[in-house]
Amino acid sequence: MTTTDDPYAATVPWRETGLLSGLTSADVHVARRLGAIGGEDDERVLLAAALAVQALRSGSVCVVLDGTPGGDDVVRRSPLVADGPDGPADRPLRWVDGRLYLDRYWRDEQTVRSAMHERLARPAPADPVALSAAIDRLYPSASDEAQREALRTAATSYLTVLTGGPGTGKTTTVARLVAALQAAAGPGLRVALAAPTGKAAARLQESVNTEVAALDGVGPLQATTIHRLLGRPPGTTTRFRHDRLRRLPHDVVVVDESSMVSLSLMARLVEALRPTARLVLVGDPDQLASVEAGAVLGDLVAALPRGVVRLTRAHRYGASLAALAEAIRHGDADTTLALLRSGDEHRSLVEPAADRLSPSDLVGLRADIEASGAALVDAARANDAPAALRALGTHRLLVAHREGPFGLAHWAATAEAWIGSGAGAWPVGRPLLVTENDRASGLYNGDTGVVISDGLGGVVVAFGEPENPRLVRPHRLPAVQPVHAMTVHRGQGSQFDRVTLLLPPATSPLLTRELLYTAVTRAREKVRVIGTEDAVRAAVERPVRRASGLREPR
Ligand SMILES: Nc1ncnc2c1ncn2[C@@H]1O[C@H](COP(=O)(O)OP(=O)(O)OP(=O)(O)O)[C@@H](O)[C@H]1O
Repeated sequence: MTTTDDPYAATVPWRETGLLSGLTSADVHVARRLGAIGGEDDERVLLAAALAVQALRSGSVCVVLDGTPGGDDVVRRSPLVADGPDGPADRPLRWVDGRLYLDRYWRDEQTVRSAMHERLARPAPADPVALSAAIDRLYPSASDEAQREALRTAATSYLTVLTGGPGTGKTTTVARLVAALQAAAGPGLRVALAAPTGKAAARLQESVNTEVAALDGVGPLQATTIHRLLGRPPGTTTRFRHDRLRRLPHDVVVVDESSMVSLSLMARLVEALRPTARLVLVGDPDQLASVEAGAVLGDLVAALPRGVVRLTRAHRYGASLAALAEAIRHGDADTTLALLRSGDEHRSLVEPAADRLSPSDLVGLRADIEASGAALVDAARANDAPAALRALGTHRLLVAHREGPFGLAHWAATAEAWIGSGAGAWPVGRPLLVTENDRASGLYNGDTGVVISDGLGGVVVAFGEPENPRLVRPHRLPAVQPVHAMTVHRGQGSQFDRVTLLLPPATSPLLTRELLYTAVTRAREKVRVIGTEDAVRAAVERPVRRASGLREPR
């Protein structure tokens, strides 16, 4: 059976008339099953239920139902629906202030909401004299007040949300924050560093340890994924080893790249923390949110009365790119276009005449891909892993879609054709993307590497940082694929000297402010956007608003 024959395929419209027509069959199917089990056949309630399921697929935690044909009272009185926070606990759906949830998500939201408020309600004990002394020692020049404030907040609060754009010093601050907490708490402080993906955890560990190596009294720290921190007992898929009954032993838990953490995972994490553990959430809320439902970091930044520290001074980021990122962040399409068109060496806009690209639109992109491809092959042939890994970071083509004329498959093939694929199964100079986590080789989904000559007639694949390459034989690799281009989602958490972003037409639903911001902030030196004015405007002017109740009072 092909996907399109599958009557429950999410993309196939259910052949329905009446209120449920127009929704996808998977959503309608779930709603009809809920109705059959719960004894509800009112189409207006089933429509509301289908909308709640559909909302989850687009990243929202609930659906806001003001004015939809479901009708408030009909939905609230349904045997499928718990009405209000105090409604029965055994219904599949819950209605709270015009928002309709699948009940499980409402419970997760309540868990996160109450955990965060409880954390802020109690001051954390900190010796003020030891703390100030530690901060003065870590920041002798008093130059970055926001970073100092982050240390004070982490010491005196059980919840700290540390945000900022790229290069504003979030990782540096995490390292100093751990040092300050250790200085104030004395030895034996149990610190966990975690991130939503293995790749982000590896990056966090590396940067924090580089930083702590320069500080007195802090040993090397391990970072892990949130899933691994919570622990999965063998053979289970739904429960974690650490939960509200078997709490994590740590005194401090720092989570990096928190914008990628879903509501459900955040709920499991906060449940598993001891009330006296300090939680530090680090991330950039303007980036693309988690693949699963929720935008917890953004919601917390908007809703919390205190505990949030935003770093704004870019230390490793040109003013030119920072201005562009700010214009996008503020939703200012005119300034974004003006900055992109201004002809500065750090930013450019290639504007195709229509939604079809002509060869002249691709001259610069092709030159960059050919140059980085040639540098990869030269370094790879010379068995020079550091140079090959540097070449891998010089340029990256980012796209929004997977399929179609603006999609990953087409552009990866185009780039490969421009470079010319080498001979054999493992052509020397080929850039590779790891697509699964693999403990044995220590490689993570999202890691990138280059096939290089081993100098003895064979090949190895180089991974990691240029200063510290890791070499893996091809037969030891987990699943990999060539990486001549990447989706913006994939690029999250990585940076490149130059980035080319290929925008789809303005009508694409994937064009959002977060997509553009995330792509632009992947560039260290230069960003080139290929897209029409309409596409740029559509992106800047369309922030993703994932519906949730975390910003609301209850
Ligand atoms: N207070 C400071 N004074 C001077 N340099 C700083 C300061 N804080 C950070 N830096 C430098 O700025 C650079 C970026 O810092 P860092 O990697 O911590 O930022 P980040 O926000 O974690 O970036 P990213 O989001 O890209 O991971 C580093 O080279 C760091 O040494």
